[in-house]
Amino acid sequence: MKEETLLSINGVSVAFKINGEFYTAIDDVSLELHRDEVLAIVGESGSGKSTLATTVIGLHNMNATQVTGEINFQGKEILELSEDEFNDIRGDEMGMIFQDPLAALNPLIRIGDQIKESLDVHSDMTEDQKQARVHELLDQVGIPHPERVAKQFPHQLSGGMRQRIIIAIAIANKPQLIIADEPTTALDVTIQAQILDLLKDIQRENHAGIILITHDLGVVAEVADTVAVMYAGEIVEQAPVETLFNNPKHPYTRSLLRAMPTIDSESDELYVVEGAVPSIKDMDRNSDLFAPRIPWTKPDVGHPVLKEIAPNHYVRGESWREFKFKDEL
Ligand SMILES: Nc1ncnc2c1ncn2[C@@H]1O[C@H](COP(=O)(O)OP(=O)(O)OP(=O)(O)O)[C@@H](O)[C@H]1O
Repeated sequence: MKEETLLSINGVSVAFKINGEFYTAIDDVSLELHRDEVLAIVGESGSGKSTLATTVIGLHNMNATQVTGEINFQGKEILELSEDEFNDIRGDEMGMIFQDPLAALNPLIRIGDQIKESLDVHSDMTEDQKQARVHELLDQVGIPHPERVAKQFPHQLSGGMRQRIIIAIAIANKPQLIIADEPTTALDVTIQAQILDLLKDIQRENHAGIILITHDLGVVAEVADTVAVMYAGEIVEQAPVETLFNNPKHPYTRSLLRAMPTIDSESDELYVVEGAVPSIKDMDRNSDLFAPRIPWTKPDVGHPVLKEIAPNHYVRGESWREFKFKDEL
């Protein structure tokens, strides 16, 4: 049985103003996230993953961004919140973890004080309680000698340790929703696995929902429950993780999976469909946007729509029914 819905994204579109004109970066995206669920959003660079995350956490520069649609978070329509109301939930009910911990940490402030800042803003604990909570959080994210590390500065820690600090800050107020944007990309493989385990532990403890943004399908296989594959600002396929890996349909999903290195790959060469995600200025939203990357397949006529082809398995368009890789023709 599915857990309670935590976040419901309904028909959300986002456009950015470039030289006075608006261009669509996210087009009519709908997604649901439940408690205890990890929803992975995957796709190449430029597919709109970060834009979607930034929209949910309300961090766009609204002078140059148009956001339409609805985002309901625990019963609140968050696109209607004022800046102050959003500041209250960001860092409290919503925690964020970004790719580059060094950029996210202030080099001049001691680790313990940076974690404490989040408690200063969102909790009414006494100084002693905050101090104890900082040590508890450092311990929870697997930092040895919390008292000592709390007094250190970011540059004194390794990349993996700094990412743990970011996670400690993100979870300081026990958020219901954690948004992690490429949280392990900058880390080596062993540390990546530790950080992913840590995120899973934290999730179990708080019954949080996690949106995990990544281009790494290995990471997805490890931790996700549900996967949404994005291309050119749209969801092209969405399914429970087992379905997506065992029965992928959309040519883009199948290309990403083919490009995934496996332990028994015979060659080091990765198969990828040539080309890249077009710039938002070059997207013809009345067409089949992925078709130019697979010119040997008949494209969908007009703009393909997302359809539920089996329970909880959504695929965009019909061209996937005929699609074969070149070496399968
Ligand atoms: N503030 C902005 N102004 C103009 N265009 C933007 C802005 N932010 C993102 N874009 C454009 O929107 C599209 C989606 O970008 P986004 O960063 O969301 O993709 P992504 O899938 O997260 O890629 P990456 O993995 O490289 O972060 C890209 O074409 C990008 O150039």
